[in-house]
Amino acid sequence: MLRRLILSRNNTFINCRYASQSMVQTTVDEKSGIATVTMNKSPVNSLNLEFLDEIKTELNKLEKDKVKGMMLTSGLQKIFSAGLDITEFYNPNPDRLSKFWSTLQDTWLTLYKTPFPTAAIINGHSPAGGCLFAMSCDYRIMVGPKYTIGLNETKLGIVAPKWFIDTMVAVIGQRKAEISLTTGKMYTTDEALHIGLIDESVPDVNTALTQGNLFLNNFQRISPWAYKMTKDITRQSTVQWLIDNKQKDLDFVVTYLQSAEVQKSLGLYLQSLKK
Ligand SMILES: CCCCCCCCCCC/C=C/C(=O)SCCNC(=O)CCNC(=O)[C@H](O)C(C)(C)COP(=O)(O)OP(=O)(O)OC[C@H]1O[C@@H](n2cnc3c(N)ncnc32)[C@H](O)[C@@H]1OP(=O)(O)O
Repeated sequence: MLRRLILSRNNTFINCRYASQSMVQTTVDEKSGIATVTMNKSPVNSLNLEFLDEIKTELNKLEKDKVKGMMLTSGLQKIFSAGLDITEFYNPNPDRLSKFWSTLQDTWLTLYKTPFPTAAIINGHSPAGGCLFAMSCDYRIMVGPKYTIGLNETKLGIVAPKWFIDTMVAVIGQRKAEISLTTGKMYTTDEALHIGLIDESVPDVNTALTQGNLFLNNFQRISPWAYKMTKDITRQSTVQWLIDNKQKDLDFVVTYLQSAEVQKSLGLYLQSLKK
């Protein structure tokens, strides 16, 4: 791992951590202590085992470094994240599939429980797992109007796990989540703002980053302990369910994903993507 100081747009030094061939780049503004984590896995930031592992490792590092906040964004032109890498569960190797799913569980727990405030800068399409990661941040700013966001699992012929569903319910409420999930609806930026799936819609990435910094800087005036306790209490039931049911969730998903019916749906969906 290499480190270097670079000068930011507002002339403060940024501590930049990068590794060769890294899929995740992080800069930390030395003045504000706010980190920007950029997902950079071409072509669509699909979340495979290695990518998830890198994201989890990075979040743990930020916690250790006691950053004051984090913005999660994408380095790709028009995609925040295409969600889980479908090739991890189409014709899967069962051992790798287990490893993949438990890494997803752990990465999500790490992101959902961060002791520092987080903002998703959604600068591109954000289906399924991409939407899950955005919803797991404390605040969402989406660059409009061209992109879409939502949990579209039913469109793939699969079912979003309970903790995906609970995360969405926590953001938009039971009724809207039920409609969104059953229909697999992908919302435009305006629609997402209207139902509360995102908090702000902005015209460009620079404005999104400025607004993200503004949101995170609010917490300079809040006790970190009070922040963390409040977040833990608010998110407790969703987090605790997964902690208590990790193995059950894993066993179920591994079996379910390998069933002939699900494999057939996934094959057709992948084919449609290639077209
Ligand atoms: C009772 C309880 C039961 C619980 C059971 C649980 C079961 C498990 C649940 C699993 C939950 C799943 C969550 C997910 O996240 S699934 C992934 C969903 N994602 C999508 O549907 C997105 C699909 N992609 C797109 O819509 C577009 O690609 C996108 C808008 C993101 C970008 O469009 P663009 O035109 O720019 O790019 P292309 O479509 O040409 O794509 C480029 C190449 O990338 C490949 N691709 C795209 N998305 C994925 C993906 N998610 N995984 C793997 N590969 C992907 C695409 O095929 C192209 O490949 P080629 O270049 O080879 O053609």
